[in-house]
Amino acid sequence: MSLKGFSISFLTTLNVHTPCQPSLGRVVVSVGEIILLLSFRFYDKVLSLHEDSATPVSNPLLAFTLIKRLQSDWKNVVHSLEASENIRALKDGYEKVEQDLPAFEDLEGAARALMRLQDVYMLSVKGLARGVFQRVTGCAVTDLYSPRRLFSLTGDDCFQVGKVAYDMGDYYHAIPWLEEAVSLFRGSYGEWKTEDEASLEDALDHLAFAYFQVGNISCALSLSREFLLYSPDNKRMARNVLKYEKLLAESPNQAVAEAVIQRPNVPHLQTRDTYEELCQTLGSQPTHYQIPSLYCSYETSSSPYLLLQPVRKEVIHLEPYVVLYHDFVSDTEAQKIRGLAEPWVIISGIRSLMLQPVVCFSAWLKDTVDPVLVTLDHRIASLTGLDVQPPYAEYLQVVNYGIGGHYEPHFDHATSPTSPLYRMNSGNRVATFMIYLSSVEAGGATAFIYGNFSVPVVKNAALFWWNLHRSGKGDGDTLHAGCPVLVGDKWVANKWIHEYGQEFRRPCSSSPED
Ligand SMILES: O=C(O)CCC(=O)C(=O)O
Ligand SMILES: [Fe+2]
Repeated sequence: MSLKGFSISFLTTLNVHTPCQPSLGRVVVSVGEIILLLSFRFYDKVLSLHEDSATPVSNPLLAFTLIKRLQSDWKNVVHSLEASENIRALKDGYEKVEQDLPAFEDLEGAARALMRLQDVYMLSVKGLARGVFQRVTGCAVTDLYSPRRLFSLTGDDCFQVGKVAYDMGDYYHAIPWLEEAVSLFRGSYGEWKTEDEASLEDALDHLAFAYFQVGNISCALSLSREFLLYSPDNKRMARNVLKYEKLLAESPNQAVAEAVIQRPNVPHLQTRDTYEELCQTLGSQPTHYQIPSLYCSYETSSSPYLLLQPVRKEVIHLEPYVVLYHDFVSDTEAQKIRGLAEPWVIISGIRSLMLQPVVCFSAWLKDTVDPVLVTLDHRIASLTGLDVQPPYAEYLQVVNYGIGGHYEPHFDHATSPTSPLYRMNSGNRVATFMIYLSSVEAGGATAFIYGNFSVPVVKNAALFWWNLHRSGKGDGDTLHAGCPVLVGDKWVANKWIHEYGQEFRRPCSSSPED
């Protein structure tokens, strides 16, 4: 369980990290553009030297110039000063932006985000490598998302993901990714790419050792033998082969033993299975038809604002009481709020302008920042009947999750008397009003673990629930989580309303269940 960091001493627009988990972010190609611009003219020249070289030429002048281009022009360009200058420019350009480029930890974080998606949505690694998002349960294969353009991974891409897991001793994830790397490298053997860091031999080496570590000696042996076909002089691998042969001779049962590899349990979550199941169902539980008390209505209440512009209210769940207000904000308002929060991306842990959020980030927006925030407060107050003026409510917190970004099961209210949430001197967080400021192409639902339901992201809608019983006691059934974003960019805004100021608006009761 985790609570958001909150400090009352900063009653101004402030910015804290949420315990939401690293995401893949969105990489913008400006680095490549800088480098390309530098050598664009030269690149054009080299390209033109190859023009028409594969097509038959009938014009004798063209034939002559083609032969000349290929025989002498090209050679002269390769050995020219211009070529060395361009190589230098390429290197200089790289060095200029090098410190802003993703670091190895970013690559590790991105690989772990991929593995999280693989686990939570039961995605097949083979499918991911081909660019498709398929859930595999037994023999059943379900498409979770169909990308418009297939984007497949290379052997080197898969190797890098597998290697991150391998280096952590996580063979559960390392093996399928390295298997995929081996298979892709086998398919393209001999086509060495400059940008690749690994080769078929590297992948075989790591995969063999991973199999050895999980007790699958026969796989370790056959992969090591394959490695020796490509690098027969490798003494270490030759010794491994002898070791594996000896092990198998000593206990032949190992040859058939199918090792069951446990998924690493870090961080251990008792609720993990329910959480993941709720994320997979994407909130499609057919409860409305089964329970008549769950209904849709137009909320007009007594407020003039709502009389003029009723809000569609959908009761999602009764215990805990969770409602969804459809079209709570307009597209323009949602965009405006995201825009107000966006500049904080740079200060909230982003190392580079080239990268959009590497971590999920949050920004606190004080009402004075823009009139739209005041309008929003009035609307929340009209709908909930609660006082949302500071210190009875916190500033609006805007959170952005990139791909793979999620927020593990937690309570929004304080569960310890020493929680920093009490520093506002306005009691605990009695209610949460959470607005979905974007749509998400796949994943990203809000899952209520003990409630056993999840709410898919509905753009512009707002989710409301009580965190405390009327007695002031925390409602344990409100344990909730933000599921990992599979495809898309998720934005939510939280308004946390506190106990004080609501005494006449939500009278207390001594009954523990109210
Ligand atoms: O993103 C979500 O769906 C949940 C977010 C949340 O629970 C929070 O920000 O406290
Ligand atoms: Fe929350």
